[in-house]
Amino acid sequence: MQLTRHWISKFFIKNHVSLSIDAQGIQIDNIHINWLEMSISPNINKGLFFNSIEFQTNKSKYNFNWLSKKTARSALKITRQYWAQLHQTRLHSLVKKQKIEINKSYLRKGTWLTFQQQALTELNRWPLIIDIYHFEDTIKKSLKFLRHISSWNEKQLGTFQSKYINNQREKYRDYFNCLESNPLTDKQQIACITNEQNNLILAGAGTGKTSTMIGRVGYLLKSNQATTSEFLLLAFGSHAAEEMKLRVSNKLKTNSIKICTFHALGLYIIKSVESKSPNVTNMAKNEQVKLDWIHTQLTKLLAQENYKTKAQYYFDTYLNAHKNTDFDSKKHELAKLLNQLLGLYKLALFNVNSLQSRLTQQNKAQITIELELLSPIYQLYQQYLVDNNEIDFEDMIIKSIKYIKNQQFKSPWRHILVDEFQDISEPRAQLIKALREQVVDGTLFCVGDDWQAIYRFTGADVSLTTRFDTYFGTTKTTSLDKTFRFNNSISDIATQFVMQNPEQLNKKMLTHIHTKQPKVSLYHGDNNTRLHSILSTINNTSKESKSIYILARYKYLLPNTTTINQLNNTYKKLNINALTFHASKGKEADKVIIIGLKNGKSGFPAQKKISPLLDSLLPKNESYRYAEERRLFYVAMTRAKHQVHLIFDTHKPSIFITELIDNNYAIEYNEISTEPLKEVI
Ligand SMILES: Nc1ncnc2c1ncn2[C@@H]1O[C@H](COP(=O)(O)OP(=O)(O)OP(=O)(O)O)[C@@H](O)[C@H]1O
Repeated sequence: MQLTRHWISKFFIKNHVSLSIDAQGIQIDNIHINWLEMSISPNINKGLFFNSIEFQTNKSKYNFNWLSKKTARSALKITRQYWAQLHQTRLHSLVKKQKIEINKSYLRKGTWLTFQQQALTELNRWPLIIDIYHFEDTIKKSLKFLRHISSWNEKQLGTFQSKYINNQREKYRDYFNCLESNPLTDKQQIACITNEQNNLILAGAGTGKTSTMIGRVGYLLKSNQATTSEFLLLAFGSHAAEEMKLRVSNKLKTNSIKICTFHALGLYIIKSVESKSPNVTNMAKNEQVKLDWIHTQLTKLLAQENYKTKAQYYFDTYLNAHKNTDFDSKKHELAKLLNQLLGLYKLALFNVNSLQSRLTQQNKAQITIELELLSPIYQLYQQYLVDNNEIDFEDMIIKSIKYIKNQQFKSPWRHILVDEFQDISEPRAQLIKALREQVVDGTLFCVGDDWQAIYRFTGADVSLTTRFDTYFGTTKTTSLDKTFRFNNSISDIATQFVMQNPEQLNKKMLTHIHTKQPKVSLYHGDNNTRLHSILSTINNTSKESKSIYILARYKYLLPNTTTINQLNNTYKKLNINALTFHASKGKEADKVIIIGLKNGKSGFPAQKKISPLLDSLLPKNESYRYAEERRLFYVAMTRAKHQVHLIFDTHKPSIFITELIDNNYAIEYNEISTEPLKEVI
């Protein structure tokens, strides 16, 4: 077809060329442009008497003007049809790809945003809806689909996702119903199916967070969305990892999923890259070995006049609470502090935030001298590791991050799941983030409870849980609101107690088990006598065997192994274990007896002041008094399935016990009425 300008144009423009059009493209003078070079369909520009047709390539625009209105209209129709013929392949394949993806699995918000962007870009190439009446139906249909996708808002996305989730719940109903003794709750099922890039399950104790995590693995396997080799399940502590392996093996009947601690993961990554296992220093494996080594180095350093003067000044000025203690005791105190500081200092040096920015301006003088005392020990320690070709746990994390970031390690895990996420420290968060980012559609699924964050002293940073999306990006947070472990009495008391701190995230807690009786009982007096009377009562009144945890803030307050064995022999129906509050995390027993609830030094809440250098190297402290100790009490109480027994010191009761009494918590007062008790306190 030949397109010619109106004859009037020859009075205004010199070059009165014509334009030829065919199925391949257009030809103006000796320039040929293929339709495929035109990123946008031909367009019309309307003037008062004449119109022009615009052809646009990536590089330039060609405007063929001086066309009568009628000629322009028919030329536009033909050119657009030719253009559409060649561009429809791309359009249809985009639509096909999006449709497959949308119907295949859970539609992620990130995927939907990408689809919207792609749809808008594609639609912008095509004429408006009113101008495509003469196009083939297949083209019209594809354009309609893209218009639909691009017009969705978040609510519509949510509706679409809910529809998918409901379908999956229906399809895998038997699986979800049989995983636990009761069907998984609606929220648990939703959490299993929801498959955003970042997923956070935030819920209180005993709500089945770990069960949900395992449930999700099983669901993804059952629905063929993943294979066992694509999972990485992370737990804190080898005991928790072993327990998780057992639960996965029992519930999902597979032993081929990678379940490990962060340290084991670090070892695995380094071994994969270096083709041999690194030598992990004994100092990392055994705290006492490290402390002894620090002691030896400290003794050598104290033989140097300069170091000794500084240490003496430090002891006299800052360890004055221990005025009466001798030089050796203070040296021991310093060794313990240096032991705590070493790893944190090393990570702070590695961290993106420079060490200087972490150091507070407060207590600058004390921080300075603590750094001066630490620095030579740190250098000796690093030299020791180099000389002996050994690494520590901090090196394991630092090296692993490096190997992932520089691609020396290629992650095989598309689904990373982390239990007890509230215990995570920044370097570990960096490690899993780097792993997830390596895999194109990798997901992160973390379960945690800010109410159970009790490891700040090891570097755990609860703000990584409370501000999860700031760190990891767009996140779907699901809360589980039904606890299966304990009854409403334990739940109400523990929840009310932990929520006194306004910084804790508010969570609704329903209980599977209901009782009208108070199931948190208070006893005063001597730990030992009370302990026996409680154990004897439980033993005599129980029909079947019962598991009992005796819990305390510090290990030395607990009965030793011999005593526990004796107790187990005496009370035949009971299976008694003694644990610190920290060690009881993640575990459960029928009844819990909490001892050592006294005030003051080595009491509960712990009131020990920490060094300002240590404080600055740890994640930011909370302003609420005893925030972490309060959460520890929550953790201890919520280990119980049926009943909590609290034994407190009458002379120096823990301020937490005073609080329970003063605020009329619905607890059971044994052998004592409230009034005399209040007098005692
Ligand atoms: N849907 C369910 N039906 C019945 N029991 C369940 C259900 N979900 C979880 N449980 C049980 O509830 C108990 C607590 O579950 P789980 O250990 O997964 O909780 P959690 O939230 O991880 O607890 P914590 O935070 O205290 O470690 C377990 O005994 C588990 O088997």
